[in-house]
Amino acid sequence: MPDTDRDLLPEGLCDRLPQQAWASQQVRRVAHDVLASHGYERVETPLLEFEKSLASRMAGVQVRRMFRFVDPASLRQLALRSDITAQVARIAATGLAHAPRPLRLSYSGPVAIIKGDGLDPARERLQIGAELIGTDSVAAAAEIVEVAIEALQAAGATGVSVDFTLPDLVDTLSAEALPLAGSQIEAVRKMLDAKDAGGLVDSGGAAYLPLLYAVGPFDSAIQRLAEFDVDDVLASRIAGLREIAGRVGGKARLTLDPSERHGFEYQSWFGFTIYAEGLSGSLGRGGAYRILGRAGEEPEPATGFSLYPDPLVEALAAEAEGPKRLFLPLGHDPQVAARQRAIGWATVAALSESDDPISLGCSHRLENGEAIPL
Ligand SMILES: N[C@@H](Cc1c[nH]c[nH+]1)C(=O)O
Repeated sequence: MPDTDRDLLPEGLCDRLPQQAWASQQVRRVAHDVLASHGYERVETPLLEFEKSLASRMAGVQVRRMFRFVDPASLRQLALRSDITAQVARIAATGLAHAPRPLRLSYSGPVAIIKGDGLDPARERLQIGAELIGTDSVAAAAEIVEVAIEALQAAGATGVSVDFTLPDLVDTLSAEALPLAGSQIEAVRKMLDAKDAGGLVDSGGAAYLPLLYAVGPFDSAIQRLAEFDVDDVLASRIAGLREIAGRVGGKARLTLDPSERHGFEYQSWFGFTIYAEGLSGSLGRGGAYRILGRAGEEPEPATGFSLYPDPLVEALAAEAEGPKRLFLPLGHDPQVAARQRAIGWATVAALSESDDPISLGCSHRLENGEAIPL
């Protein structure tokens, strides 16, 4: 049989050629500089690990999105990481269980999912994030949102906006104030997520209808949510969100969509999605969650965010120039060349007389110890 797919990559996977790889490295570097400057120490985690440890660290993690297979060595089920947060949570609960809290950790790397998301067919994405472990207070949430905005802006995003949500809203309301039968909860969540008023009524969630209108610019939407919250079940959440918004309001445009759940698998009282002007889709999300420890141990509160900056990488690759390249002719002085590299040039040394500086992407040529424009 002819080997027709030898040169193909599976759907949703791609290479990054030099310009894109440079842009990706650039985004990663500046984002990590911001995270490190706020005290988030970097950790590195394996590409794959036991499915169980990825799936059971937080309640709500979906394994059906992960690539899973049996490890020929241990004969145990492995999974490719789809979200580094779960791995960082494992580290916090094991190797760094005794490290002082709050513990600030950061990470980045590719993550993979079986199926792309909505219109985005990518099955591998770059994830960059930070987790603040030991607390899910309003102060922690505000810090996390601020650092997420700063990291994105440093990486080149402009017109950043943050959409707040309350991921456990339906659970909280249905527990007492607006009771739902166990079987109705999922349907009501779905209808709220789809913003389907008719479906919401049909699924027994008519009392939840006002939530569909507590959406939009933060100040007016939170006001509507507060008016809806007659029993004050959401009072502490609303006060918390107002405080966070007060802290980050000057740095980004803020909106509220209290019942938005897209992509929120395990976040609890607070969540947010982050966008930037001119880039399609969201660039990341974050929120408060709980890390499950060993049996019998209390879960540990945490707050964090993950950026998915691929659209930003693409924009940077298209717009920005990579490092300037200086051509070194045959017989150049190696010490002069080293000095040029030390002041920021990327040098391209001729290997033969036929090497052409322009076709090798050089803008300058080294002559008599100086970089001369071509
Ligand atoms: N890892 C989550 C976002 C998050 C980080 N920390 C808390 N939430 C995601 O990618 O959806």
